[in-house]
Amino acid sequence: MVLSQLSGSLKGALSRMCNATLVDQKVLDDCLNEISRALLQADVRFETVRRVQASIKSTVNLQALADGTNKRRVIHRAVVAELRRTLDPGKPSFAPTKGRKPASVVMFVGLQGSGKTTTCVKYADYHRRHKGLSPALVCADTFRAGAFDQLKQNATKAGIPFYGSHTESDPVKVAVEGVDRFRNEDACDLIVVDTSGRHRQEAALLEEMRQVADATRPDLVVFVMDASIGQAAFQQAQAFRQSAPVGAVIVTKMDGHAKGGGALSAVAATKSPVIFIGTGEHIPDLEAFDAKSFILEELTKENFTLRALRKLFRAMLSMGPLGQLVSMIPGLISDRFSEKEGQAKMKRYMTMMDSMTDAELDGTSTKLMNKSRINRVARGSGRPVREVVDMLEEHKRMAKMMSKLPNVKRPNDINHLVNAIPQPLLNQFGGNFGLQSLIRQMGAQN
Ligand SMILES: Nc1nc2c(ncn2[C@@H]2O[C@H](COP(=O)(O)OP(=O)(O)OP(=O)(O)O)[C@@H](O)[C@H]2O)c(=O)[nH]1
Repeated sequence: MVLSQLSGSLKGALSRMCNATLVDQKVLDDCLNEISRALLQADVRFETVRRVQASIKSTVNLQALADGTNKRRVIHRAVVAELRRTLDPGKPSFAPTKGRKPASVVMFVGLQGSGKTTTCVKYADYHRRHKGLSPALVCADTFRAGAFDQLKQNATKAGIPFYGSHTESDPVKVAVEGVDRFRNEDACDLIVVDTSGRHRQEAALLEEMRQVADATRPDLVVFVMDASIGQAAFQQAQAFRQSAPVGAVIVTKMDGHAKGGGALSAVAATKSPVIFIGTGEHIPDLEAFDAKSFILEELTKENFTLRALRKLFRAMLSMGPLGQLVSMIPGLISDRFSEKEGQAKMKRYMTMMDSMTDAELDGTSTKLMNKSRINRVARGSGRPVREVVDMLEEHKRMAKMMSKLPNVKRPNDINHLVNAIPQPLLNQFGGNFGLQSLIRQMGAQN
C-alpha cells in the first residue's frame, strides 16, 4: 500500500535531520521541504501540505530556543504533532453500540463508484461480527436503476435485513420509511442508509443528501472515497460536508495501487477521522483504521540516542539497589562481573558520553562516530579507545533492540524499577511497556 511508503519517507526526513551535525535553520528548512515533497508525492493536496509546513515552522523558532535545548527533539515533536493533527483531527467519530434504542442511524454519502454500496454492507457486517450489533440496511438511492438490487443482493449474501423500493422515486421517503420500519420492529440497533452517488447535476445530488440527512437525522454521516481520486478528495469531501454533517471518512480500494494520500485531504476537508479502509471487493475486506498506528507509530518513537542511554544509566545509578535491573543488562553484569563492576562500567560509559558533543549524543547514525571522534572521546575521558568502541557497540545493540520492541504485558517484578524512572526519560523508551519489554529482552539474552 503506497500510503505506508509515506511513513518511510517522513521517517527518512526526520532521521536525516536528527543526524545533522548541527541543527540550524537550513537543516530545518531541508527537513520541511523533504516532508512536503513526500506528502505531495502521496497525493496530499498542495494547500494541506503548505499548512502543515507553515504550522511546523511557526511552532519551531530555532532562534528563540534557550541554549542547551535539544533542537532535534523540538523539531521531531513538532513534526509528529502536526502530522497527527492532519490525519487525526482528534475528534472521535460516533461509534454505534450494541442494544442502543432507538437504533443508531449511519448514513453513507459519496460519489458513484466510490464503493459506497459495498462499504455499507461491509460496515453493517463488521459491526455484527466484531461488536455484536444487529444491523439493517436501507437503500435510499432511487436514482440509479440497479442500486436497490445491488444492495439487496449483497445484504442477502451477508444475511442482513434490508429495505428499499423498486417503485418509489423519492429517496427521502424511502429513507424515512426504512429507518421507521427497522426502529419500530425493534430488532436491530444499527440502521445503515445507502444514498445516491450520482444525479444529473452535482447540486441536485448534494441537495438530496441534505434532505435525506434532515429527514433521518443520522447519528453519523460517513463520506466514502475511492483511494485513487487523489487531489480531488478535498473538493469532493468538502462538497458533501456542506450538505450533510459528515463525521467520518472511509477510504476504499486501498488494496490497489492508489497512493491514498487523498485521505489526508478528505480528513482536512471534513475535520473528521478515517475510521475504516476498504481492502478488497468482498464483505470482510474492511479494516478498522487507526491514524496513529498507520502513519505515525514509527515516527512517534523517538530515536534511542546515546543521550537516552546516558539518561538511563544515570537514572539506574540513582535508583538505589540495582541488582535486578543491572543484572538484566547483558554486558554490564555477567558471571564474570559483579553488580558493583556493572555499576562501575556504567559510570565509565557515562564519563565517555560526557566527553561527546551534542551532535554525537543526539545522533542516531553510528557513522558519525568515526576514528578521529572516537580517539577524541577516549582522550577527553581518559579511557582507552577500545572501551569507547565497546560503549558504542553496546549502544548500537540496545538501539536495535529498542527498534524491535513489541508491546508486552507489564511484568510485575520490575514494576517498581520502572516506576522509579522519571516520566520524560520513560517516554524515550516508549513508556512503561517499552522499557519493560526492553528489560525483558535484555534479560532473555543474558
Ligand atoms: N478492490 C476493491 N474494490 C472495491 C472496494 N470497495 C468497493 N469495491 C468495488 O468498487 C466497485 C464500485 O462499488 P459500489 O459499491 O457499487 O460503488 P457505489 O459507490 O455504491 O456506486 P453507486 O451505488 O452507483 O453510488 C464495485 O465493483 C466494488 O466491488 C475495495 O475496497 N477494494
